[in-house]
Amino acid sequence: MGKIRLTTAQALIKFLNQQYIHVDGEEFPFVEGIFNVFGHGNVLGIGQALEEYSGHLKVIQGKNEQGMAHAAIAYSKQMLRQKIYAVTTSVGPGSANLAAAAGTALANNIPVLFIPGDTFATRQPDPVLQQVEQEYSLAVTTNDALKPVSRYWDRITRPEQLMSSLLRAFEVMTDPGKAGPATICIAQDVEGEAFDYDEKFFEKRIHYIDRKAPVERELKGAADLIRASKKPVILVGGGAKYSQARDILVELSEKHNIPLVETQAGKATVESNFKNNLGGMGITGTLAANKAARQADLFIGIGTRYTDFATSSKTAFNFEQTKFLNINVSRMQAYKMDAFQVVADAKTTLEQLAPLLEGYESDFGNEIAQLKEEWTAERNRLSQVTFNSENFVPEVKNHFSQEVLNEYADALNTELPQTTALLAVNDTISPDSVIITAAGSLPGDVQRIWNTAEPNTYNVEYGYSCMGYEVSGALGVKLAEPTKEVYSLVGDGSFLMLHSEFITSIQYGQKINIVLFDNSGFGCINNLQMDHGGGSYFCEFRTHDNKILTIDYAKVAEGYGAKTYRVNTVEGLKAALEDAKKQKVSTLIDIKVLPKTMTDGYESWWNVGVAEVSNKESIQRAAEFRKQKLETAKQY
Ligand SMILES: Cc1ncc(C[n+]2csc(CCOP(=O)(O)OP(=O)(O)O)c2C)c(N)n1
Ligand SMILES: O=C1C[C@@H](O)[C@H](O)[C@@H](O)C1=O
Ligand SMILES: [Mg+2]
Repeated sequence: MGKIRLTTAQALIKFLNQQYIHVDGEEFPFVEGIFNVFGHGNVLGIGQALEEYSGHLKVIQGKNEQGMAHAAIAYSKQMLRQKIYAVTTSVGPGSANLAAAAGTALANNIPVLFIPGDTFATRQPDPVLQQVEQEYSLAVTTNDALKPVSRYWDRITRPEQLMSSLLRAFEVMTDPGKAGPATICIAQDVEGEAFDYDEKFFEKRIHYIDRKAPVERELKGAADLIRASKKPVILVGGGAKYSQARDILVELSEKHNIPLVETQAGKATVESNFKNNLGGMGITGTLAANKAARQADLFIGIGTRYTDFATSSKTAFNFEQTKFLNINVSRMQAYKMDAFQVVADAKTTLEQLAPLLEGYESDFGNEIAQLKEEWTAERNRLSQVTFNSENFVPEVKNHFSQEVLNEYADALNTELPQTTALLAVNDTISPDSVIITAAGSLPGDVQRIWNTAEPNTYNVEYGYSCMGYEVSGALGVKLAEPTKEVYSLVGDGSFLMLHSEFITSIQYGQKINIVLFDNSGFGCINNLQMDHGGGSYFCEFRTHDNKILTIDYAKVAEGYGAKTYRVNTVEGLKAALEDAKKQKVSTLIDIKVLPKTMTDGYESWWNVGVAEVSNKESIQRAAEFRKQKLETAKQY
């Protein structure tokens, strides 16, 4: 057999160039490119290999490891997990910076390849710069911290180990039931070490994503359950989106009059204006979806993990009457809620179920249309909220006095409520634009009131809800959707935490639009503490002398070379959005919004830890309320 002498890093890059994916009859390269931040842990190995031969890989210099990893995750998510970017980092702090992003990929089941450098395999120069030392083991390095947040993890200390490790990593990343981050840590000396690799290892390799079909028992069981139910409700999860099940979902929903409700990951599988789509369900759900779920006698979870946000901490259903049917490629997920399990691809299963449901119709009658109409009216109200300085009642009530609200209006020089601003954005940008968000109050708002006009225009990461994904991830979405406008909807807190790849977007001419909602604080956490009887404690951004902190974010972005806008009215916002569409360079719209004007309520509940001991009566009441609420919740 032919041999080829390469360094470990060169072998890695050669291999990445030869991995293809086969989905629904189409075949294309799986690895689109590689993000890098070079340091001594990777520049002389992987850096050298890329400089000599990068093949078809697009090589992009990141600015922060977490940021560039978020960009890679958002890319993969937007490509419906059919294409990835790899991410190479240096050793020590460079790889430690990957941890939050790896958690993001894992919680959201997003395939991505992380390649952090590792300390010396020979240990000759130990401890090297950036090496941590444990007395109990010399084998522990910073990279061990990535184990709990990786779907597959390995350390390469000999060049030949790379071969079996890469095969495992690609098997994991291309399996829809297991997809997640694969982390291959390569000792920095080994990256440069030579080995005579079998040439065969570098031949074109195709990874097949075949749609797993349900077995007859599963199909029959599912059909029997649906036929026996009067009020079935379908929860559209991320798995339905990745399986591209839109058409069959619409067909079944229409034919059998079954309402659709959505998780964050599932939203924009089916467009919002589909007549039976009642929108987001759960803690940040719509009243329509939450009311439908409560009536369900059969709940059909398609590609969902049933997180607390989707199920209102397992209080969203009437557990006395609701049965569950889960369709999921992951057996682990299919087992949840003691459901009848169909462990198979969503689209294939629904297509095969269709003929078995002929003649069936739910008892919902006209009720779905009524629920949708009521919610549309509510959404309309939220688009027209206006502030006044005398008796303004914000969406989040009884937290701030009129005096404090006026203080914000003065300090931020705005009277703009968040819902009014958000819906003005929804109305103004073109319908095929993609939005991205992750943390703070905006994900809740968009799950409730953002109308998705087209499938796959909603890239919201709410599995890990990792601050920082919003802006850096927008670069990844743009790489996936080069012809579309991409809008990052981000709070001031998230923007401050991480926006490193905004600069990378400008550097590489990948235009993104940052729509920054500045309410000068960690608004949603402030709501959370005050909703549970606490005071306003360290969640507002206030100075040492208790003044509201004001930041000119437009000026910050100007410094990076972005086109910027300062906005404090709806008219100003619409004008800025129109002008931003014409720009070639990345833009930032700095919108000053009033606190407490995000959406709230709609018959949902969140089980969060509340102090059971406090001198405050309001906290004692919150703890008591939680106890009562838990009586109605499913225990597991
Ligand atoms: C990396 C990370 N750290 C902390 C949190 C907890 N957290 C969630 S939202 C939030 C505040 C967000 O503030 P901002 O972005 O301004 O949004 P707002 O709620 O004000 O709309 C915090 C600290 C998180 N989700 N992610
Ligand atoms: O703790 C949190 C509260 C949620 O409201 C928020 O959206 C999320 O980002 C979070 O981490
Ligand atoms: Mg904020």
